[in-house]
Amino acid sequence: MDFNDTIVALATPSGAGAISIIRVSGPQAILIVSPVFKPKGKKVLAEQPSHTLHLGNLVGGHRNLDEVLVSIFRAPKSYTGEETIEISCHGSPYIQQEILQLLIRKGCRAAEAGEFTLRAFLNGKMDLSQAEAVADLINSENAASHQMAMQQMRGGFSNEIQKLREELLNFASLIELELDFAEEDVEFANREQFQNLISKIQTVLKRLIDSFATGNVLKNGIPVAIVGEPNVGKSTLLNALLNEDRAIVSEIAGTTRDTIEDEISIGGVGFRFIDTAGIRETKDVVESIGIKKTFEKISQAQIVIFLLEAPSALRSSLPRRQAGPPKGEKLSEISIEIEKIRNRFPQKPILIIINKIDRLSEKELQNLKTDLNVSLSGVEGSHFLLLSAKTGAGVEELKNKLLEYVNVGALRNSDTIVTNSRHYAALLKALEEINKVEDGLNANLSGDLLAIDIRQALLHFGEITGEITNDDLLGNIFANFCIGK
Ligand SMILES: Nc1nc2c(c(=O)[nH]1)N(C=O)[C@@H](CNc1ccc(C(=O)N[C@@H](CCC(=O)O)C(=O)O)cc1)CN2
Ligand SMILES: Nc1nc2c(ncn2[C@@H]2O[C@H](COP(=O)(O)OP(=O)(O)OP(=O)(O)O)[C@@H](O)[C@H]2O)c(=O)[nH]1
Ligand SMILES: [Mg+2]
Repeated sequence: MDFNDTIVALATPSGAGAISIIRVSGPQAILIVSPVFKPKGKKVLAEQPSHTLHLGNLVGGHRNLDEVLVSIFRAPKSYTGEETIEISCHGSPYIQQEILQLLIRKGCRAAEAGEFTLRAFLNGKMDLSQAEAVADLINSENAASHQMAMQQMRGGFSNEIQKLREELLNFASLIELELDFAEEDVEFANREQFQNLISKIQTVLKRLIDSFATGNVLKNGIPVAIVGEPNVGKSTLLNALLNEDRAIVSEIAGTTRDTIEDEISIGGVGFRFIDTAGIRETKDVVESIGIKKTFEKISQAQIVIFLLEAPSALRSSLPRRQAGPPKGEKLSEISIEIEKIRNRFPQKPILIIINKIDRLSEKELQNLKTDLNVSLSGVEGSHFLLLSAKTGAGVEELKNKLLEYVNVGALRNSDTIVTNSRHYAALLKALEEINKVEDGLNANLSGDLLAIDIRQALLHFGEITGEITNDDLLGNIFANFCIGK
């Protein structure tokens, strides 16, 4: 990639639309566009001040291509930090292509994916983590991922890392100064103050590292597997949650063979629901592959919805008991089922749902509730809900329950949340080095040895913000952007 080139790309999606924006950036941007742009009146585009908007015609050869609006941004005051021209044309794919080709004939090069933002980074308009946040922002589909990306794009995370980096750098310099005075045995860096700084950095790093667990699921959507025996209504529940006929529903047991997934936002948080093949003994090859996949999906899920259906739950799983609390030694069949799943997937939150309550009379429903309270009171951490996937009764309660599982509290305050696995890896490495520095301090290591680990920690901080980088890493990050960004 040559950064002296002037690049051009469609900034809006390709295809027809009301308006499309074509962006041109680079040293020749104004000089290339000005001759093909005929503004209304006598003005010349190349003489217009930055951040102004001009109506006129775009002319290729002797052909008038379109009536357009052109904005001008003068370096370094633009998104990329370079001379930039934006052309708002009519959103016809034909016009878009004609203008792109005209500009390429006049000396522009078609931009590569992420090249505008890469240039913004290289020109110091943003640091690497802010540039990465731009991509996250474009991909954000709910309030949570949007908020995290905005916070990172505004530099919240960068500032935090930058502050630690500066303080650490300060001490590194003092310690390295001691090396120059080795014979005199002086200490410029107060060891007690240094220990305090190290503790502070450890605390911040641990908080950031811990936040990744939340950040990662919030960014990618929380996977929720819907499992249970055939025909209990798993696909009906998926459809009810998504509010659309996504999965095939039928009275035939074994309808769902392959898993079906879709995402919705609940309270600003993305949940990815996974409808699975009903679990049962079967000789059907396809069905048994589906069931195997069900277990895979359970292990990948963050939350498991275990679905049962009301009448059989009433009849077989919950034999009517005499009044009074259970004897304790014998849990109902439901609890045994739940225990089986829980043993197989310990630590996975399991939400037990009794479906098809619309089939019950008011009296049966009351009895069921009492029975569940009694029989599940012994099952640790079990939550259950009654609903009808068919009528939608109880589906809102289910959504609220799911939100309770997510630590949304982490989002409410303005604490930085790490969402990027590259940052997470760098933070882990930085903490490792900081811990080494602490060990060294405790062992009264000399300044020159301490300095080695401090420099190493600084390196990992620099990786996050992009002070330390290489072409491979940059290529990797920006190649995942869309063209025109
Ligand atoms: N038409 C258009 N809309 C857009 C963008 C764009 O590039 N073009 N953006 C692209 O992602 C976002 C806005 N981001 C931008 C960021 C900085 C500057 C800019 O001109 N910055 C100058 C001047 C700042 C000032 O006037 O104070 C600078 O930073 O020096 C423009 C857009 C979203 N909407
Ligand atoms: N009355 C009633 N019927 C329901 C309810 N939910 C689902 N059903 C019916 O139960 C049958 C099975 O529903 P599905 O959603 O296909 O069940 P499934 O669990 O996905 O079944 P498999 O894919 O075969 O494992 C269908 O006839 C549904 O209409 C409900 O809340 N009330
Ligand atoms: Mg199904």
